[in-house]
Amino acid sequence: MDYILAIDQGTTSSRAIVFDGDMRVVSVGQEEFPQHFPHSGWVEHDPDDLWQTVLRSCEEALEKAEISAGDLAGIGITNQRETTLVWEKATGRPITNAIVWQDRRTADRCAALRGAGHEEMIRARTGLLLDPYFSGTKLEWILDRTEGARARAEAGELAFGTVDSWLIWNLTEGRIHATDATNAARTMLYDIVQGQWDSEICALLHIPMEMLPEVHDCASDFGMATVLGAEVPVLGVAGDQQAATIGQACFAPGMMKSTYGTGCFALMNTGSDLVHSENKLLGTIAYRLDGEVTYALEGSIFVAGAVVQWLRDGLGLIGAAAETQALAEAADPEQEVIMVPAFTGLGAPYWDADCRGAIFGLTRATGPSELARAALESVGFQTVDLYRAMLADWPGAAEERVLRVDGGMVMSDWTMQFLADILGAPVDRPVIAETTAVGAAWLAGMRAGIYPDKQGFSDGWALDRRFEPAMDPATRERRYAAWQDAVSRVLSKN
Ligand SMILES: Nc1ncnc2c1ncn2[C@@H]1O[C@H](COP(=O)(O)OP(=O)(O)O)[C@@H](O)[C@H]1O
Ligand SMILES: O=P(O)(O)OC[C@H](O)CO
Repeated sequence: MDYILAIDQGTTSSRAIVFDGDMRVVSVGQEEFPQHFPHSGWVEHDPDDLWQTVLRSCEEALEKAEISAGDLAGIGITNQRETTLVWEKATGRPITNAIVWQDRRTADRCAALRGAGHEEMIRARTGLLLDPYFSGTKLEWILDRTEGARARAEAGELAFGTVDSWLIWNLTEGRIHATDATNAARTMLYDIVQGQWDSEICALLHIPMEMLPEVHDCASDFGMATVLGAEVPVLGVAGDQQAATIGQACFAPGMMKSTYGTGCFALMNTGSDLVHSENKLLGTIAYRLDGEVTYALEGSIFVAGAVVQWLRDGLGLIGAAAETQALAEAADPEQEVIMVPAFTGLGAPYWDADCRGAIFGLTRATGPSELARAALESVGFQTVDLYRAMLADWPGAAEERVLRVDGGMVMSDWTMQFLADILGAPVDRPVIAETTAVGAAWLAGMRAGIYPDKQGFSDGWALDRRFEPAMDPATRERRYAAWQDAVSRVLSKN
């Protein structure tokens, strides 16, 4: 009974990982699912795909581990955040596809709400900007466009949830409608200071509060999963970036992590302070344990590893992501090519949905090596944008900081060294790269009483390699100024 099953339901695939009593990975089940793009800027998932791929991944992981559900002490769930679902309470049937976090269809609605002067109130209560990224206007859109939906929601017939809620509902066969504080914090409907659904914001968006899930601590009793062959309690839930923050043991104020997958999400623990960013970062809940909220500042970059995918699939410059390392090493040091990968606009701290990418500094001598180096460097420069915004927002972070990194891209030593150089701060890569799943597993295992407490877990965090900054400060400032100049040329407000 001392295994934990972590479910990681991401944007492109679902994964399930079995951890043993020492928090080591025993087995992994994984399945991708289709993305639906019904119109330009729209992104949808079929809710059944999300659930079925999770269920099959769980079965695969258990089979590979040669254990059964009866050997599990608990389940931890972590998930793509903000993605919005509505289903019938009576049948569990979704009334429409899930609207994914990347979906921009409510951009006009957000602009109108901003124009009507609602942004300040929303920022003060939710920590978020008025942006289509979050669930609130997506849910309003579903209720507006699905016949009879609002009346049915008012009658208590429909349930709203982010992906964690949808999975809990299905794991418990419709008995439990719940979420955790980190996922609630991404809906734009939850007051993260008062710790409750906000009736004024719900009224503004015409969202009946009957359809909202109950909000729990991240480590809590979320109900009994009954679909895996034995009863297993769901004991931990956190949004994926918060789970990575936990998995990186960023438990002290000022500690920060950055996850480099398709995009990049940086979170800094700000303790019991909700920091209202002056620099267009988000204020959010890092985790809630024993009723106590720890806040974070968050910066989201839309294109990180995706720029490497573009070199491979768009330009055909490389056959595999790892080839960028040798190319970057071979690049001409005299050439300063800068790539701004604003393929879908820029996220924090610019929030410019309309600008597009550009490459600067091309000469006749520019070739694949210089382009590959510029692509990898763009990830470092964007991180500096977030890092400097965080330091400016939170004076508590003024002393020297270390950045803990994870995600597929941190396998690139060259990128991590450049990141340290351009940040002017050490970059720490942990031994266990599965930090998101580890975070979810730890929440559940701690609640089950088989994993150590926060301090013990922190002590177990192990360093694979530290990258120390080696660039001289004058070069760093000159190169960062060149990046800022390049960004200023692509911004649509120019
Ligand atoms: N050695 C490498 N060098 C540079 N980029 C890499 C390397 N290995 C993987 N990547 C990039 O990392 C990303 C995959 O990371 P992952 O954490 O699996 O992403 P996600 O969870 O968003 O799918 C891809 O975009 C890929 O291009
Ligand atoms: O599923 P990921 O890893 O792309 O993460 C998505 C984020 O949670 C969106 O906010």
